[in-house]
Amino acid sequence: MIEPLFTAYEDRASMGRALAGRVAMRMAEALETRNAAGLILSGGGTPKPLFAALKDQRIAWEKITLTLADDRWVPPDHEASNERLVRADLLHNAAQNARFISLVTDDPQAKGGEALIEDRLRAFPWPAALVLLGMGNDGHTASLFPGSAALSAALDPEGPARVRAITPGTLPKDAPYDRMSLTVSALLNSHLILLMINGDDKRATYERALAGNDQAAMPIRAILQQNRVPVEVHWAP
Ligand SMILES: O=C(O)[C@H](O)[C@@H](O)[C@H](O)[C@H](O)COP(=O)(O)O
Repeated sequence: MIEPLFTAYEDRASMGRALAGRVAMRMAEALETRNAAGLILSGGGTPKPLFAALKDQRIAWEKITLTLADDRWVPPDHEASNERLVRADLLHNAAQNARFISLVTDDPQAKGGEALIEDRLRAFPWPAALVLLGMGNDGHTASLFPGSAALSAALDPEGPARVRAITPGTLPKDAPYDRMSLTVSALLNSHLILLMINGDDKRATYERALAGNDQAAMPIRAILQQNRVPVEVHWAP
């Protein structure tokens, strides 16, 4: 396992500003060696300060393709949609020229959308230059929830699929939506992972998962306890 680099910030706003510069630097660095770069984002509330600062970063956004680590199986204009969050908070100003690959289709069931989304993701410039992940207090990341259906297939680092329809086993904090999630093998098909967490509870979950003595926090452990991709952990109170 590559020991994750842990950085603590004074507050969430300063973490967002600092990480906007970190993400921009990584993407610019990726574009030095190829003419396209991929950035995988997470939804939820934690990345909002980052998106607010990232949209004004002066990088070659027209060469960058964005997608999500996961999304709720709701229309892209739904209040719970991560796509809606990205379009509302990030795809403006300098970042408006980035390309975005959606993880939802108009299929009524997430399972029915897997093949089309898998096909869409062939156009993503793999390996991703950067993956931004969040985490829940239960140790979920992306939409890889402890106890969820399809979790074991989605956690296989050598698995063939890039996306899996997930029925959360634990009630997600906002609503029992089915999800479309990138698999661990897709998340590890990258050059760098930034895990962004807020608050003492998540820090405790992270530390338990890192120590490896909390089977319940399994999903995030698939990201922490691997030696393929460097992981940076960024935390604010
Ligand atoms: O769709 C989602 O909800 C996210 O992808 C999820 O993995 C999120 O990162 C964590 O649940 C943390 O969410 P908060 O940042 O809102 O605490």
